Amino acid sequence: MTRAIVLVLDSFGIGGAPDAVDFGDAGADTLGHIAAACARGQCDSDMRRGPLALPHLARLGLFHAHRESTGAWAEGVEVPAEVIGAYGHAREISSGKDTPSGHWEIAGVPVRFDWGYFFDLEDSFPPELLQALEREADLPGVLGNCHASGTEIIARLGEEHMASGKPIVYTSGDSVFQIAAHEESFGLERLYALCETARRLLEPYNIGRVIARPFVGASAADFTRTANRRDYSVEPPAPTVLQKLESDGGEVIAIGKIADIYANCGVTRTLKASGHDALMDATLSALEEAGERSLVMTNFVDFDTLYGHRRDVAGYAAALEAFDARLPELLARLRDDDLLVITADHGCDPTWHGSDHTRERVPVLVLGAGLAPGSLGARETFADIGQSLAEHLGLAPMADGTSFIASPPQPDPLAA
Ligand SMILES: O=P(O)(O)O[C@H]1O[C@H](CO)[C@@H](O)[C@H]1O
Ligand SMILES: [Mn+2]
Ligand SMILES: [Mn+2]
Repeated sequence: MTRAIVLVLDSFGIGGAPDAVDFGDAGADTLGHIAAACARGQCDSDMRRGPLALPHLARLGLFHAHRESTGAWAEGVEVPAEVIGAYGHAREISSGKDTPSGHWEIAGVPVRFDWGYFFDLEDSFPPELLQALEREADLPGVLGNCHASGTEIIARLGEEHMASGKPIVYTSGDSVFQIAAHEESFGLERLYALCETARRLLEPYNIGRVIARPFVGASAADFTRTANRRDYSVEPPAPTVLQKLESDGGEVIAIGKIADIYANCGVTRTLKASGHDALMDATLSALEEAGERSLVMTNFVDFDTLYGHRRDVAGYAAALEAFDARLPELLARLRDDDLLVITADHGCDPTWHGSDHTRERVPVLVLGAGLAPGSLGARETFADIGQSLAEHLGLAPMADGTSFIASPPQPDPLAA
C-alpha cells in the first residue's frame, strides 16, 4: 500500500488522436510540431538553442510514446539508448477537449455528455444572461462578449474597462465563461463575487467553468494577468479516484490548479503555487510529507496558458526543457513502491491556427509499481490512468478504464 504521484503537463499532447478531424484538429501534434520547429532553428533565442532536448522525459519513454502515437520520431530529438519507464499513449473518450474533461477522465471519470458552448464568435452570450448579470451584480454593462484570447482582449479593452468599470466577458472553443477585470480599479474580491454570481446564472447553460481573470497594469502596453486566476468548475459527474481515495481514508494533495479543476471534490490538502519551478518545489515538499495511501497531483499550467494558447512555440520548448531539467530531483525522491505517472489533459499545439486546445493523444509515462520498462501501447481512454491509480492505491475498481498495472508492458511494436 503506497503512494501515487501524477504530474499533468497541461496541454502536452503527442498527436495522433483518431477523432481529431471531428474537432478540426487533424494533424495537430503539440510535441511533434515543437520538436520540428526546434530542429529547424526556429526556437533559437537567449532562452534556448537547437533541437528539442528532453533527456529525462526521453528516458521515461516520451519520444517512443510519441512515435507510437504518430508513426514517426519527433524531428531532431535524441532517442535514448535505454528507456527506464513504461510508456504509452492514450486517447480521450470525453466529448470535449477542455481541461476538466481531460482531468476527470485521467481520474477515471470520462465526460460522456456534451457541455454547453457559446459558439458565436461575436455577441457570444445570450442577452438575457448578460442582463441578469448586470442587474444582480449592479454593473454599468459589460465589454467583450466574444471569443478571444485572454491576453489580446485585455490589451484591446483593458483601458476602456478601467475607465467605465465594465468587466470584460469572453469565451473560447471551451465550455467557459471568462471574466477579466483589473485587480485594483475593479477589485479582486469583487471579481470573485461576480464570478460566483455568473456561476449561478449559468446553471441552465451547462457550462463547465467560470474563470476569474484578474490583471494589473496602468495601460494597454503593460497589462499583465496575475496568479490570482480562479476557476469555478462544476463538480465531476461521478466520484473520481480522488474522491474514492478520500472516502477510503487516504490523502489527496492537490497542487496548483488541481483543487479548482476538481471543484475541491476529493481533495484533502491544497498547495497553491505559481510558476513551474514553484509547482515542482511544492510537489517535492508534498512528497516529503505524503503518508501511505496518498495521491500527490500537480498541474503544470504554464505550458497551456503561457505558451500553448499564446501560440509561442519557442516559449513552450524552453518550458519543456526547464521542466525536464528538474525531473531528476523528483525521480531521486521516489520510493520503490511509489507510482509516478506523467501525462497531459489535452493538446494545445502552438503551431496551430487560432488559440484553442487541440484534440490529441497524450503521453502516459509510468515509473514504479514493479512495472518493467517497455510499451503500454495504445490506451483507449485516459481513464486507464485512474483505473491503475485505483489498483495501486488498493481501492475498488473504477467503472471505466483498464489498469496497465494488470497488463504489463509489451515490447515496442514499432521496434525493428
Ligand atoms: O486565452 P485565455 O484567457 O488564456 O483562455 C484560455 O484559457 C481557458 C481555460 O483554460 C481556455 O478556454 C482558453 O480560452
Ligand atoms: Mn488543460
Ligand atoms: Mn487551456
